[in-house]
Amino acid sequence: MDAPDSSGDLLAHTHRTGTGTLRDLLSELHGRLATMNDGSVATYIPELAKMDADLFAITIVGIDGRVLEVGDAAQLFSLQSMSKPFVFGQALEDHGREHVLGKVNVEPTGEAFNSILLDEQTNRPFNPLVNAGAIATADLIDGRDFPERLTRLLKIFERYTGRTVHFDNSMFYSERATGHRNRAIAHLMRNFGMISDRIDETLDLYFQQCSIQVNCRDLAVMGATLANAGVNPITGEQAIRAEYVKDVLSIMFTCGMYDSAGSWAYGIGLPAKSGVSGGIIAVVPGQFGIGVFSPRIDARGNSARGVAVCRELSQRYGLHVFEAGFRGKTLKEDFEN
Ligand SMILES: NC(=O)CC[C@H](N)C(=O)O
Repeated sequence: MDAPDSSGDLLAHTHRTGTGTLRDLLSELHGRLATMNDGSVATYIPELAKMDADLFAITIVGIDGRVLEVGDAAQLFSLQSMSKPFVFGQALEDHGREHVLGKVNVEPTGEAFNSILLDEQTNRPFNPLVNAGAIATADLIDGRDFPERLTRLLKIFERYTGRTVHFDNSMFYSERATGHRNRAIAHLMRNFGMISDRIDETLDLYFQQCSIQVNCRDLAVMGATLANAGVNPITGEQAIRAEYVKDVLSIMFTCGMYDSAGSWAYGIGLPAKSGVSGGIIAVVPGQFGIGVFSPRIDARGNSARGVAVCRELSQRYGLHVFEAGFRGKTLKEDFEN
């Protein structure tokens, strides 16, 4: 899919960094992993299959708003499941923890992203990052009518990216026409009283949030906003109230990578979220947002090169959130040079 460069407005406010070590490291990593062709472009949503499999970008954004990027960082693609944590955050702001947690649990499933399982005791979806939980949180996006709900949904992502966002209509229709499994999940949840009667509207909102167009830089800015107590480091806007940032990061840490969430937390150790379009948003709390885009995904729906990039950066710079014995040069030191 050819997409125009959307970056102009954002870049006007950013200041790029890096002529030194980190840029060299990212270029080397990008060049090396560009030859790794594991995984394949998702085809179960027909529109996704049109993406060029070889696209590849890495962006790091600091909480000071500086941007370092390599590769196809301005290429647009759909947000897919990377939208889910941010909608969960909005649901918390609108309804508070107690209400939201009454509709969706915060337990990792160990199951695939499109798992149809609900918690047998409470009938809640397991967490807000599997499709079931994301549909339940989309249902919680309020508004007087559908257009207002959609406007509020888009506004979430405008605060996090710092620019006007649109959804890709072809992607939306493609998902809507083929999303029988998501439709079945929604009806099952309606049966258990977990979502309201406006099932078709809520599914449309869910398909629309998945169809929002972003680029790799947006992913890193969204991650940096979560790293920065909810304040977008480029615009200075509060995208989410600081008190809910830990809710969002906790579920990203435990559930963000689906059935590889455990090995991700163990080996890479960063809150993160993947999408079937091939993006990954990773957060180094208090420091950086990392965005990677490469559409070849593994059997679990995570970008194969994206996982490899995050693993190398985490190991090289000791980024694991529980790292205690790291003695090397930090990412912050290399970012600043
Ligand atoms: N893992 C994903 O990115 C899945 C999102 C996709 N829109 C779906 O509902 O199937």
